[in-house]
Amino acid sequence: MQNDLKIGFIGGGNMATALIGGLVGKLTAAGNIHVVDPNAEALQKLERKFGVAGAPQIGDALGQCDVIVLAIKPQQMKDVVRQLQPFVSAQLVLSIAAGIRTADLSRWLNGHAAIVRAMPNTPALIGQGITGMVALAGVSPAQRDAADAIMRAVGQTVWLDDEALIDPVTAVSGSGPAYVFYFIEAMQQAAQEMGLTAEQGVQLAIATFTGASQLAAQSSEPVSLLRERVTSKGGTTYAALTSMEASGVKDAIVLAVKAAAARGRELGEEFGKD
Ligand SMILES: NC(=O)C1=CN([C@@H]2O[C@H](COP(=O)(O)OP(=O)(O)OC[C@H]3O[C@@H](n4cnc5c(N)ncnc54)[C@H](O)[C@@H]3O)[C@@H](O)[C@H]2O)C=CC1
Ligand SMILES: O=C(O)[C@@H]1CCC=N1
Repeated sequence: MQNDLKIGFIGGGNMATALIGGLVGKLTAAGNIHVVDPNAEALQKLERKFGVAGAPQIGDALGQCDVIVLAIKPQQMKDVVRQLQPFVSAQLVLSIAAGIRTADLSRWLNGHAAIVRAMPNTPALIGQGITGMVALAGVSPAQRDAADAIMRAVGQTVWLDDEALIDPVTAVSGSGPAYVFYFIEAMQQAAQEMGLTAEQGVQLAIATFTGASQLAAQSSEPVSLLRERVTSKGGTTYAALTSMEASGVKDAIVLAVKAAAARGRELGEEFGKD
């Protein structure tokens, strides 16, 4: 379903590329997308791949947009958003940065109230992302729909009532693909240490993640029950899970995810000042 939504991106890196890939030709035409990035190579790549227009710096084109997506690093947010401020009037500002709070964005934009904060993840690159989102009260229903449509172009969306929950979302699904890749790497290492080739190890591990995830997604039963069905008493899975419990793997994962959420809050404190 295509419409003529005009979307500006500030930052044309990994996440912007994933989003633009999902949007072009589906939600809006390439000609309606404008990307600002000082990195000429990043801009050229986007221009070549998707036919979108770009500029090295913030300018009038952003004033014409319905939505401005902030896809830069949290560290750059304050300076860039302050440069953006003169070009913002009625647009929806949609930030995907980890940590940065809507109250700080609003202050840097002289009290602008149409702000959505979102946390996507990199499976967005293949249309399999999931995004947690929260809107300030000043976001109109049409703007909320636009934000939802943009993020749904690359996967599922989950709306939150409380902005404090965005840091836990960041920790679970924003950073989560890295934990999955880490687990795949560990399984590949074990496979190789036991005589399989690297290729066989990664093929087995990836297919197992894909199959198990799909099974969990399609099943109406709790994940714990699916786990129990694999685990014959006194069998091989039991040996592995007993070893994991003895090593504190689950506790370590819970701690790690909480560390990511804490870092999100810290980023907000660190780069949300002034
Ligand atoms: N990579 C990930 O898995 C996820 C990242 N995010 C958030 O998305 C944001 C962007 O992350 P990535 O795309 O991974 O980073 P990235 O480093 O790939 O992209 C950032 C882009 O911003 C550009 N840039 C630097 N200064 C700029 C300026 N003054 N004006 C405009 N553009 C400028 C850089 O040249 C670069 O192309 C971050 O805030 C991150 O927290 C959110 C969810 C997942
Ligand atoms: O690591 C980060 O800070 C970003 C946010 C979520 C995924 N990558």
